[in-house]
Amino acid sequence: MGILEKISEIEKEIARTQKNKATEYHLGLLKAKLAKYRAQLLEPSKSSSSKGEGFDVMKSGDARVALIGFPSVGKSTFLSLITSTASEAASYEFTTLTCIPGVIEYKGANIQLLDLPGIIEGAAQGKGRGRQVIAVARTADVVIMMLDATKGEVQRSLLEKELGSVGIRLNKHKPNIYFKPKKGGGISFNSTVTLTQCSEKLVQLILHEYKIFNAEVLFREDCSPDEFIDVIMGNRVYMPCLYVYNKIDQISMEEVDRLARKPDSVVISCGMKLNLDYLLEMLWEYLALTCIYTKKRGQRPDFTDAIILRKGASVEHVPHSWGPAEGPPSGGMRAGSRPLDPGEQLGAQHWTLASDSPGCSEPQAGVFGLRSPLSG
Ligand SMILES: Nc1nc2c(ncn2[C@@H]2O[C@H](COP(=O)(O)OP(=O)(O)OP(=O)(O)O)[C@@H](O)[C@H]2O)c(=O)[nH]1
Ligand SMILES: [K+]
Ligand SMILES: [Mg+2]
Repeated sequence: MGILEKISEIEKEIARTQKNKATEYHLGLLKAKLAKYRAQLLEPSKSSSSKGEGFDVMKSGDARVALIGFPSVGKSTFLSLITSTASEAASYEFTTLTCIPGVIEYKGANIQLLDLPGIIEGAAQGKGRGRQVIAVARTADVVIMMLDATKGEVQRSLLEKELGSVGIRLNKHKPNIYFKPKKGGGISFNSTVTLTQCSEKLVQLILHEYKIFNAEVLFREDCSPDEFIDVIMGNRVYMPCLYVYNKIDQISMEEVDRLARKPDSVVISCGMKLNLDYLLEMLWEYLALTCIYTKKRGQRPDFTDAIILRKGASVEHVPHSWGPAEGPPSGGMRAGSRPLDPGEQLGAQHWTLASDSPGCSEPQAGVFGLRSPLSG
């Protein structure tokens, strides 16, 4: 039996045990066991037993959004409010131990929302269930970083550091540098813009540090040494992120106003259901999904059955029906998306979105959520 199963067995047993003098010791023992298993689960361990347990949730819907944040900022409260899934919320830290999926239905799209355990400083090194949480976050199309508004901006910078240390870059685009290691010929360096942060010399030094002596490098942007290193390393993930300050019912209007004006930020209160609509609007924008409504000749468009396209895709990408055995392209279509039926036209197109939305400015390759390699 895995640790999660043991925890759930004990929780069930506690629930069905009557509280009285006779069961006092038994309950005490169960609670001690529960605490022990929870601690084991949250311990950084290399044992395979707890590795990834409870985190392998299938992708579904048109897009995936991961909720990350410190413990008790209100992630589960938010999931329970905005989807029909209930995720336990409580005032103690690490209430959530696994990945809990819910679905946001919005503008005809199904957006998978993942509630995750809280993460803390040292998460990237495996503290808490940090590694597993970060691994799930990497698979998302957008990250919602939920922050406790009463704690100001401390949480945000700590989490950015954690994610940064494992190569996740939030609200940044891939540096526009062409880099190609070669078999010989030394290092050829060029730039199409004036560089203020890097020079040929520095680029060479950095490359030598990585034992690269032959390569072609072309800066098409005034990038920093860190950004150049990101390109050499190649395994970075560039993700759009919304900073969501929750619990604004607990802070002054002035502070609400200040936080609301920060870039990529939304202020909400799950407790008082404040500003949740606006958060969904922003999320939609950051996901950069576009609805296309179709119609059959001579009929009115069906606004309940949209085809969802990712940013960067266009109408030509909509497949004209698959054969029965064929099915959707791999990694491609998700539940809310579909090919055209015979006789169906892309008639009433209703673009709900400008294509130059904020967040990750790198256009997503392909359609139906086929992801570009860099967002892997
Ligand atoms: N005042 C106030 N309290 C809130 C709000 N949203 C959530 N809470 C409370 O914050 C506490 C933690 O909420 P959870 O939803 O369990 O937080 P979490 O981020 O899922 O926590 P972990 O699963 O432990 O990481 C609960 O007591 C909630 O009732 C809010 O908008 N205002
Ligand atoms: K909690
Ligand atoms: Mg939770």
